[in-house]
Amino acid sequence: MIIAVDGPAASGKGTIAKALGRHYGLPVLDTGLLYRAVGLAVLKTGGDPDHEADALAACTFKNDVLSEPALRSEAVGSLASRVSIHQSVRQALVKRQRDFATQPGGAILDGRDIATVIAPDADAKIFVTASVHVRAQRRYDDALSHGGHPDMDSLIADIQARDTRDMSRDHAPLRVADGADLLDTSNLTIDAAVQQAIALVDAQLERRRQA
Ligand SMILES: Nc1ncnc2c1ncn2[C@@H]1O[C@H](COP(=O)(O)OP(=O)(O)OP(=O)(O)O)[C@@H](O)[C@H]1O
Ligand SMILES: Nc1ccn([C@@H]2O[C@H](COP(=O)(O)O)[C@@H](O)[C@H]2O)c(=O)n1
Repeated sequence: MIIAVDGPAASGKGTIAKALGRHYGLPVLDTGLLYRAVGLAVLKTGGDPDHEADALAACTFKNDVLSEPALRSEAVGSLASRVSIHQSVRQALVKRQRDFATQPGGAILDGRDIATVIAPDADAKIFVTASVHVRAQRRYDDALSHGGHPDMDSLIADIQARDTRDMSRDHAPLRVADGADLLDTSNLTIDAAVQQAIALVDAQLERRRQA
């Protein structure tokens, strides 16, 4: 069974994907980390994230990079969004994602193009969203709890810039896939969002069984 979870930055898709993983006993891949790894590698080598050849050269990272705490920063998230517009970069990361998705027993992947490009035949597809202000507030709370000094206005600007870039790029833009259910977490606690996600997945699985 493959479950695709897509949505914009800080919508809560990673939290939901992990909870679904525990509920259904499936491994989870946060595909944003792959793009973050490329962004970080470009930064470390002094390359230009907007230059396709520089970004493509950074796609040869090893999987152990994916646990580096440096990947989690807003700055690296922004670099990830810049390298992710290049078609060749996206292509270079497809195999890792499809291999994960098609492993025996099934898998859950969260990202921006899971239900549209990576696994369009996924058994269940959820598009998680939330308002820009709620998402920025989540980033703000995260940063505060890690001893940071976040600035709300720049978090809002960063999320808006990322949304615009992710939704308007030519290749695999962020959009709700055919057959995906929308889950707006703006006014939901984590527990409520997870319960709703499980109910949506169960209903999609049941519809497939009956089809
Ligand atoms: N429904 C919710 N209510 C309150 N906080 C939430 C909710 N869902 C997630 N959060 C919190 O918001 C933050 C971002 O969530 P998460 O990492 O799941 O988002 P994401 O969409 O995977 O982000 P990104 O892909 O941009 O890294 C986390 O601190 C998480 O605990
Ligand atoms: N399937 C994906 C996943 C991510 N991206 C790009 O990476 C950026 C960082 O992603 P996070 O989920 O870690 O915030 C994101 O803004 C996208 O530009 C992608 O293109 N496809």
